[in-house]
Amino acid sequence: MKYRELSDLYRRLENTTLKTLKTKFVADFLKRVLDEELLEIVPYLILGKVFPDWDERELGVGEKLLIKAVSKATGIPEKEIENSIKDTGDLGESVALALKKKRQKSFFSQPLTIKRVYKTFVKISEASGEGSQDRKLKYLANLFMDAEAEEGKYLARTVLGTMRTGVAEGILRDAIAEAFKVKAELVERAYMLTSDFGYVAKVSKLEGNEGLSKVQIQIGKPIRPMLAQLAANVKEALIEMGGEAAFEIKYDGARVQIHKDGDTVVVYSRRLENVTRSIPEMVEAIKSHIKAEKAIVEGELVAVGDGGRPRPFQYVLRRFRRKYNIEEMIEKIPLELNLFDALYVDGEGLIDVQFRERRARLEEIVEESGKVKLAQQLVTKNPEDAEEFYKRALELGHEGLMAKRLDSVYEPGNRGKKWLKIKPTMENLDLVIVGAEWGEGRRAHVLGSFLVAAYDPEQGRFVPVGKVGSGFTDEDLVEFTKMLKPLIVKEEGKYVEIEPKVVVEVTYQEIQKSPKYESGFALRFPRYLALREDKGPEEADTLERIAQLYEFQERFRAKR
Ligand SMILES: Nc1ncnc2c1ncn2[C@@H]1O[C@H](COP(=O)(O)OP(=O)(O)OP(=O)(O)O)[C@@H](O)[C@H]1O
Repeated sequence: MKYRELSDLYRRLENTTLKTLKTKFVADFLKRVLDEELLEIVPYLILGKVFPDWDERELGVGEKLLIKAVSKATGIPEKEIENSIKDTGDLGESVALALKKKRQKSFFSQPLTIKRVYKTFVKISEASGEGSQDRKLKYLANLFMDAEAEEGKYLARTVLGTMRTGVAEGILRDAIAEAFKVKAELVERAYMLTSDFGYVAKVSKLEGNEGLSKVQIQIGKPIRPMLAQLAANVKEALIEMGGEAAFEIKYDGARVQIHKDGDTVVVYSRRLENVTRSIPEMVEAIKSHIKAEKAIVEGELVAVGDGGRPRPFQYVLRRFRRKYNIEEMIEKIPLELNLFDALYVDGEGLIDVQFRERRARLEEIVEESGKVKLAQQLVTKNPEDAEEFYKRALELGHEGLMAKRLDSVYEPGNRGKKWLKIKPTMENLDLVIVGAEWGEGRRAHVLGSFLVAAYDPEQGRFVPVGKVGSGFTDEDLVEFTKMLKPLIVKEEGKYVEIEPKVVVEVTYQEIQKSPKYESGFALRFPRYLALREDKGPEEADTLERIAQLYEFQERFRAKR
């Protein structure tokens, strides 16, 4: 299949904002993919990716190398391309312009196929060590040499991860259902279990509804995590759970999903990124303290400080980020794993098994040690005992408690009422930066205040709820400016509109009803706390959550 057909699709997607039309375009395209091998690849390319997020492979190509490759392919000096980017404000456009101007077309030039493009991407991802930059450059230049202008535009965007066709997971799900005449719920279910759209598309085409409904959790493919709703207090949680619940400490760390297959251990973060390499000591501990040959378990990874007290979750994220000198980090930021669920043990998928039983299976396979532990649990009907446990958890420096329904099955990707979290009063919000303002005076060259938004999953949009200007250090602002600059969509005077990508944790004094924002809510005195690199924009707090918090706040006020 020609790459041309894919670049046509990208253009058509870009030219419409209508979700139904986008879905139709993607569905029509998927129908035309006859080769099964290709069908496993194209869903990612359509999303503007090369590999799934949980795949460790990455291209490792930055803007500079890409410009070099285009220069090599076209004979146009790098400087000229850089200047063109300044004019167009868009690298993709400038690549297309350069290819249009290309001095000569190679005599042997061949139209690009999707397979060739993909294979080249794989080769690029595999290039490592000495001379790897040169090899990447050569592979890329070869692609651009054979690319038409528009193809070049989308190749560049794919390589840099800046495709903006507005196709997110929901559209892809519906398009797969439409293309292969299968039920969208079943596509969703299979995706929640495997996080692999390529695989799901293939099963949909080859095995239809029946095949989809048989899809099982698999070692090596991360499952979407089950999430919790917020409860006002321990008592309310107990009532919601039907009178009895498993309360567990809510550890303040980073959630991990561990896949163990014999001696191979892979660890995924909450966003299902492969973080195995950053925590080798934990991988070793897991190998020797999880007794099952094959298992998928979940837990919270916590950084421990003096006297075993938990340190803020950012420490764990620092461990995840570190790519070199890892040994030094093992000493500086020791970790502890608190396991709370078992989803698969030795050939048996457990997600349809009740939580009570899953915990029993977990206890069977975990041999506790200094580094690997079971989440502390109290199963009770008694609100006073639960309250006591909650107080103790807070005294020990934990975030609060989780309450889990003993008879509940594991619901991948769902934020339902089977799991509830209990934390002290007003919880912080994780919001997405959608705009900013340049600072004044001394701070004129950095962004100084940020428009933050909640996610509205119904409409797939982000709705502003406040402007955050405090809580940042000077270094934070420099860092944020660097991070947000490439995401600027529009500039109007001091104000810039920003593509919703970056999630920040924000505290505030209260939530007010306000006509100022379309959301109907405004945060009073919002203050920046932390960057939530572990969350994607769609995992930010929702409008519904803000409404719920508002309700709690008002109820609490009424009591006083
Ligand atoms: N014992 C536990 N059982 C389940 N989750 C736990 C436990 N201890 C800590 N956690 C963490 O709490 C989270 C559950 O809360 P929620 O589903 O709201 O996730 P979240 O959106 O990441 O929210 P938060 O920012 O409050 O962690 C889990 O994702 C996990 O990271």
